[in-house]
Amino acid sequence: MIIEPGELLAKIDSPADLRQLSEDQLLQVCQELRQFIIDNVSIYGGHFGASLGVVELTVALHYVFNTPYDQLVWDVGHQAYGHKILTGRRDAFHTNRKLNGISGFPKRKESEYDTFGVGHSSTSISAALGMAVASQYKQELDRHHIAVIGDGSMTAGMAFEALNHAGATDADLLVVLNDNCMSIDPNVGALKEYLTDITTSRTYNKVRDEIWNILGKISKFGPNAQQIASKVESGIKATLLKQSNLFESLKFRYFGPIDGHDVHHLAMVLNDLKKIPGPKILHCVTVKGKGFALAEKEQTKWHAPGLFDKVTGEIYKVHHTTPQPPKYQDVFGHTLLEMAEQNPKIFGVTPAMPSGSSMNIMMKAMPDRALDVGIAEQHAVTFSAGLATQGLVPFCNIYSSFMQRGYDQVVHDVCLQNLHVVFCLDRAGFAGADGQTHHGSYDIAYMRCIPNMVVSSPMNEQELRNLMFTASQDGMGPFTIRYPRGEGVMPAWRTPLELIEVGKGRTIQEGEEVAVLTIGHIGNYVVDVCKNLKLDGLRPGHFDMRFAKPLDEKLLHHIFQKYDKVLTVEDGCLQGGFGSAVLEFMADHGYQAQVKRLGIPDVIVEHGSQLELHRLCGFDPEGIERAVREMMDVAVRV
Ligand SMILES: Cc1ncc(C[n+]2csc(CCOP(=O)(O)OP(=O)(O)O)c2C)c(N)n1
Ligand SMILES: CC(=O)[C@@H](O)[C@H](O)COP(=O)(O)O
Ligand SMILES: [Mg+2]
Repeated sequence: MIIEPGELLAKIDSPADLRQLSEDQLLQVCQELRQFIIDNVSIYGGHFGASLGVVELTVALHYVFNTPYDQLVWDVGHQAYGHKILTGRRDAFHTNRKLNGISGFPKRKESEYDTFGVGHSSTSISAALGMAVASQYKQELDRHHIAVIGDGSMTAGMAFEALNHAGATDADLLVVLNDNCMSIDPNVGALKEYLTDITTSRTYNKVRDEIWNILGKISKFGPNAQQIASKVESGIKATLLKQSNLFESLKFRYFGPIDGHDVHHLAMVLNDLKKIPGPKILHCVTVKGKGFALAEKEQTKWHAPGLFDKVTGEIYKVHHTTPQPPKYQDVFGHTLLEMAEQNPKIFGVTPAMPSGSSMNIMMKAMPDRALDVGIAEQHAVTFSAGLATQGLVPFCNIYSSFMQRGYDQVVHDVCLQNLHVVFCLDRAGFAGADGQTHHGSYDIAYMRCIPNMVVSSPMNEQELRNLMFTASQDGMGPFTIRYPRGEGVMPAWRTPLELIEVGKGRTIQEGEEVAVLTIGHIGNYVVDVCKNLKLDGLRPGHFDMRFAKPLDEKLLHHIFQKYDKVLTVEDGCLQGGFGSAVLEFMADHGYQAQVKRLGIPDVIVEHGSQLELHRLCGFDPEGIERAVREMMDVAVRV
């Protein structure tokens, strides 16, 4: 079903069309845009609250600035649906996040209005500054550069690195801080307190508009007058705010806070800011989920709610008559709490993903021992290392793709010092609809090359619990446990906690001719494949290796001695991954066998459902069965 846009929105094929409208019509554009997002996301899914919260900002930015010549960079990009709809993708919006459809995040190859590919947070200020400095170099002095960043994304080190750099330049950079007091979960940290302090300082707010008016008038008298005005403004701000202004201290001109839902005021302010040179920040206060009452009320739930009834607000759930397997993240969350109740050394650390990782289970029960440190993966890793130096056992849970940001910390702060930090990498393998920025493709490769690191992956809930239990034992060092987005396979998952010998694989079935070696949840596909093959009297061996490092060498010797053909299957990159480790073992020990590896090839894989992407890469059940049959030289059944 294609959603019909409202009357004005239907005529906006690009921001140039928007700019033809009178300012009086902007309110209607905002209403129609908001409705179009609600209509589409309710039936096609995707991120929700964040885009609703920036409708007015999106309209005002494209109305005032000459995009795409003026360069607009969205941070994370989960809030950029309105931007996509106004920039030529209205009629394709129903394909959002679907296989071969448009991406859920800005992407350079999708549109000239998407100035920078995003998905991971806190990159916008750096990228926009790079563009601004390039414009200066190219003498494009009329070009504006705008980074729109949320208060959550502002908590990351990268954002501060960029502010620090930008403040020492005279680049034309406008940072729009979209402050809604939320990350996915409620935002955390001292910066949040600081922003609230500015937002609620009554005295400051009272005189703010007057300062603004004076500045507007003075700036007409040239650069010197501006300098004087700027000093006056800073002085007043510093005395009126409890602390001196953080952004002003970093040599940004700070404006705001203003109501980010007043499109007319926004347009006016942005127009004024266009005339002010150098780095400046506009602090906008918005409500995540604005315009959809339930989303305003329960902002975490409506960050990305899944499909829902837009009238009743009911979020659709599939109802089952039999018990279903839990999500891996929930097994993690409950198991961590269960272990922490027994072991006082255990701590939980999450960089801004309490709900997504289910760390919130322990945070609720033990608020002092499970901590959200903000969108700060690098800090989360080194903070965990610090805990470990004191004999604690931190479970640092980071989505596989976000862990890429903390890599030096894993090497330098954890592995070189052989510290006992347990990394639980959720969303390992294909993330699905979030696409290329979120796939957890590389972790086996990037973790297994570091000395001291153990790399493991459970095939089911019981293995996840046992690996967590094993990893928590005294005497362990750095330990990675990777598992995918979604459900496992065991409805009755609360099995007793048991130790697993580190580096020990598991024989699922012995067979003939072909040995299939799997790591992690993807092994369940092979279980199904083996059942299918059995119908034709075919019986490959199947081994759940569990560890990519250390490898189960005893089991591998057995496999290479018994089988001529080896198939490896992993939901991870082929370059340097689990299959590569098996090939290294084969070469190092002088075995000769026909080896085929299935996994994520050396290309960027876009968005789609996890199964669609497995199929695309040839390691869905059919692809695996085909590979086994080819290796056995047996025709594929039709
Ligand atoms: C490096 C990184 N870590 C974590 C995430 C997951 N994530 C996506 S949006 C988000 C919250 C962002 O908060 P904010 O910037 O304030 O935007 P809002 O959703 O409030 O509009 C988080 C934690 C991410 N995309 N990138
Ligand atoms: C934009 C972003 O990075 C998150 O919202 C991410 O989409 C969450 O992914 P999950 O839905 O897998 O928790
Ligand atoms: Mg926010």
